[in-house]
Amino acid sequence: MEFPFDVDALLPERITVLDQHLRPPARRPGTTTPARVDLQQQIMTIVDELGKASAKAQQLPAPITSASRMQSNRHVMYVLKDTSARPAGKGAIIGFLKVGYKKLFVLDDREAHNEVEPLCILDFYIHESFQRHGHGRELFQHMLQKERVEPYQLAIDRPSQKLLKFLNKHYKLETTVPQVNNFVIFEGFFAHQHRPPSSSLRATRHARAAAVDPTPTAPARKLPPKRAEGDIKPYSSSDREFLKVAVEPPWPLNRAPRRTTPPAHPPPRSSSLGNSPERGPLRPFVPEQELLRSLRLCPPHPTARLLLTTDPGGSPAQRRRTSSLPRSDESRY
Ligand SMILES: CC(=O)SCCNC(=O)CCNC(=O)[C@H](O)C(C)(C)COP(=O)(O)OP(=O)(O)OC[C@H]1O[C@@H](n2cnc3c(N)ncnc32)[C@H](O)[C@@H]1OP(=O)(O)O
Repeated sequence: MEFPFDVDALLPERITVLDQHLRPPARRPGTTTPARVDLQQQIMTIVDELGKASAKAQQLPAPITSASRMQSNRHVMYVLKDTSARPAGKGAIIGFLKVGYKKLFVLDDREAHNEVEPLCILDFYIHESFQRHGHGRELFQHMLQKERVEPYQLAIDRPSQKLLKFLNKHYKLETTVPQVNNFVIFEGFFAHQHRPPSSSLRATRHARAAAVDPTPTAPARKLPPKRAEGDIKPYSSSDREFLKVAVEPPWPLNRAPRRTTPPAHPPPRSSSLGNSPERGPLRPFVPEQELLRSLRLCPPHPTARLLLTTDPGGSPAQRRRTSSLPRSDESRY
């Protein structure tokens, strides 16, 4: 992925780690330094463009990674650049991996609920022209080392088939522990403890907690006693949850089509079983006929009534549509 600015100078390392501050890394000595605000704008452009490309590759209705979402969450993005592109131009970006700690309720193999806070794989993308060349693995390995976490300790937010194959090939992750949310966890998740590294996302919080409680952080701990209402957080919410809102049109467009017979295929289960969950829009749009029927239930706005009386034919497109309606329906206007 190329950009109209010098990516190579902006990101001196092959892999750059970005957090919510989206700070431009220190530049190589000798390189001219534009205003810091311009550099941050360039970082934001890269994050936005990567997010869009990833959403397109996963057929998501909207990006789940953007500069603004990075700034409002405590996520970390590992960005891989193409070091071979330098002589030809301004460098290029190969892909990225976004991770973050999330509080989740997960089921163990006895179907007991466990409150955990694992590192989650939230978004992962390698540019189409670079896929299956080992770049995904390079990025993933770097993240594992930096976060000091083992692959089986991770929770994956709605993995694609490609990612499931990737995890199976490189890390032998195959057997999943079935869940009722969108996260996938693998066998071994509950068997090992994970202490985050001092430089990781949770470092400060963990250090503070360790001073009080010397027991090591476990990836899974049993549910605590019931807490006060105010304490309860929306656990297990996938980073992709907001897409539901993004695709939901306002009333009456959000009315699901009435069905007389059950659908030929049941809707995909929003579970964490081994099969890849549906990644398209979560609710179908109403068909045009249904929409028109809904709109006709509303009394027309005075201006619309005026237009209808002064222009009996309407536009050619309108004429085409209304002429297909049954006469009785048309007469209601
Ligand atoms: C939580 C989430 O982020 S889910 C979304 C994951 N992202 C996507 O699906 C976006 C599109 N895909 C991609 O960007 C990439 O394919 C990634 C990130 C999944 C993997 O990156 P790559 O650089 O291709 O991986 P890398 O080269 O290290 O490993 C290749 C292995 O990944 C898996 N893989 C990669 N592409 C494919 C594919 N098109 N079909 C099936 N398996 C694939 C295979 O196991 C492959 O091994 P193989 O070529 O021997 O079959």
